[in-house]
Amino acid sequence: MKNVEKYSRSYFMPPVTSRKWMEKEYITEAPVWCSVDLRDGNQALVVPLTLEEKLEYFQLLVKIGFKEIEVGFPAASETEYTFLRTLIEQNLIPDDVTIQVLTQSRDHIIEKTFESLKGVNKAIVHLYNSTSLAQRDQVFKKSKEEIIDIAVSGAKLLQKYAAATEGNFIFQYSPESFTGTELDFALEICNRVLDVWQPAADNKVIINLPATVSLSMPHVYASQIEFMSDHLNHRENVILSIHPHNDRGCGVADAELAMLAGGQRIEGTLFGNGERTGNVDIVTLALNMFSHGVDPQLDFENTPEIRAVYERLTNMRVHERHPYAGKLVFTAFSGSHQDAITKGFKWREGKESEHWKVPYLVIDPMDIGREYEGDIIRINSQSGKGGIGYLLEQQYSLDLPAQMRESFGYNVKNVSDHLNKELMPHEIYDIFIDGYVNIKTPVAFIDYQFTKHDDFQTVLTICINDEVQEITGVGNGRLDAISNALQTKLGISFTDLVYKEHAQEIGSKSNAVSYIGITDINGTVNWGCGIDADIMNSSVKALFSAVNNMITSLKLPIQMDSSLTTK
Ligand SMILES: CC(=O)SCCNC(=O)CCNC(=O)[C@H](O)C(C)(C)COP(=O)(O)OP(=O)(O)OC[C@H]1O[C@@H](n2cnc3c(N)ncnc32)[C@H](O)[C@@H]1OP(=O)(O)O
Ligand SMILES: CC(C)C(=O)C(=O)O
Ligand SMILES: [Mg+2]
Repeated sequence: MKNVEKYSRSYFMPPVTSRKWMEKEYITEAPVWCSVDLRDGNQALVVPLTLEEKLEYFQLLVKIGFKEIEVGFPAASETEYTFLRTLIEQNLIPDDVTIQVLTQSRDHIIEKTFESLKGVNKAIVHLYNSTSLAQRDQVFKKSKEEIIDIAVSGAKLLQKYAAATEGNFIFQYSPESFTGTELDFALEICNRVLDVWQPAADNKVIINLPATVSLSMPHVYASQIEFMSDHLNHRENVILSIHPHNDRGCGVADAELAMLAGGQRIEGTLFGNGERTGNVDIVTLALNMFSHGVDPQLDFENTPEIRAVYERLTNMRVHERHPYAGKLVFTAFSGSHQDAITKGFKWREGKESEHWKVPYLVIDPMDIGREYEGDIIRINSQSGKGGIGYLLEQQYSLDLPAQMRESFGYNVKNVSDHLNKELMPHEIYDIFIDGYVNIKTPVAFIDYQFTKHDDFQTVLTICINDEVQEITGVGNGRLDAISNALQTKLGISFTDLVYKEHAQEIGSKSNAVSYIGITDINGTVNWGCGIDADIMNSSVKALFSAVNNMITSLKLPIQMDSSLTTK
């Protein structure tokens, strides 16, 4: 590409790296989750949330189970200020939830922040200033020591205003733009703030290391976090927090590796909303843990509802391919995937206590409020017999014989291919009913009678071209007698009867369903299905359907035997 020479890596590796995080295989327990939806998400919306919308969003976050929620930057705007006051004055903050507010390191802003917190029971006050080389040079035009002064003076101001305000306050410091900061400097500024705050076991402090702009691959961020975790003063009394953004599409990977590297707390948003490409997506992070059998301590058992509220309030859309929450992420269109999933479901029957291992489905969609119907198997021209058969079975209680599934599968595929569209379950059902069930042309079944001596003898009443006829046949069984009557009297021939039957329960109705396959003179199997309250009738109707399909596909002239009697 043109202009590539314009760019170079602008992050810093730690002076020493131990990469202990590489030895760890997975995350063993949930971090402390802090939602920053109401700040980061809100400040990045085209139209920021109204007071009422913020209240509804706050309640959603509480319901999901967040115990720490950043409610905004109260000194920044009237809405944010009023929102915080409303939460406090209307007593809307549950006892087990700590709210968090953000402030720059400036006296009047800190003062206003504490003013907005009056009457709060407990709050995290989050102080930040930018520390990166780029911001020091271009924005603040200050030396390292002057930047440290901003942080240290802010840290002292937090102590001063906290002492003068009733309530319990937890302090948090972020070296904003950490990922563009030399690591020894990031460490120094955090330690200088910690030395002011003197954290203790009963007064822990949060150090938050944001990937304000993500600049490196995730393993670099992990090494940066590990370096800080290993070298921070008062480490045992510091809660190490991480705050990834998604500029390189690595927000989740950054967070996961950073947790292995010592991160104990995550700041992020639902569905990764937030500035530019967004913050780290907490839904994905939490459900990634869940898929490893680790309880994320957040309730995403109804993701469709959470997604709906989120979309309505933010006016943003959760992408169809979004992990776990996207509309299409559990859906298999392609034949081999559908086949494997349906076999996986069958395999699990009776083994529900075993760990989830269904191919292609990372977790059981039902666990997060998704539905099998309409969510998992959808049919288009890429689909195969497995998925199509599965849909008929699940939604219409029609369990086709394996060979018939194949033939019907190709039939459905062709229809979808020619229409160039997805087929809904009811359309697939209609194709099945129209093509295979109780087919009456050219030969309609009307009635039968049997007598049994050594063999079965039948007198079969049929109708061809509006003419009702009686024909007779003999066979080992009833169906055999009917089959022989049709072949000898209509001048057609077929072999190898494939037969299957089952009961069909739909609502309060119960029917018998029979499937019959007959092989014609070219070796092709022709299929038919009969559905009737009576099992013998369903078998006979299935045979007539198969025979009719064979006559139609071979364009056979029906030769009436001279011995036919007209009724
Ligand atoms: C990565 C993040 O998400 S950071 C958080 C971003 N969120 C927000 O900024 C919330 C919305 N912000 C606002 O509404 C406004 O910025 C306010 C009300 C907070 C402050 O507004 P203003 O006083 O008009 O100033 P503004 O934000 O432009 O600040 C610029 C000045 O503050 C200084 N400054 C910026 N950030 C900080 C900081 N964290 N600590 C101390 N000083 C800071 C700048 O160096 C600049 O100084 P200068 O006047 O000497 O040039
Ligand atoms: C305020 C800080 C923590 C922030 O949001 C960021 O750096 O992304
Ligand atoms: Mg941020």
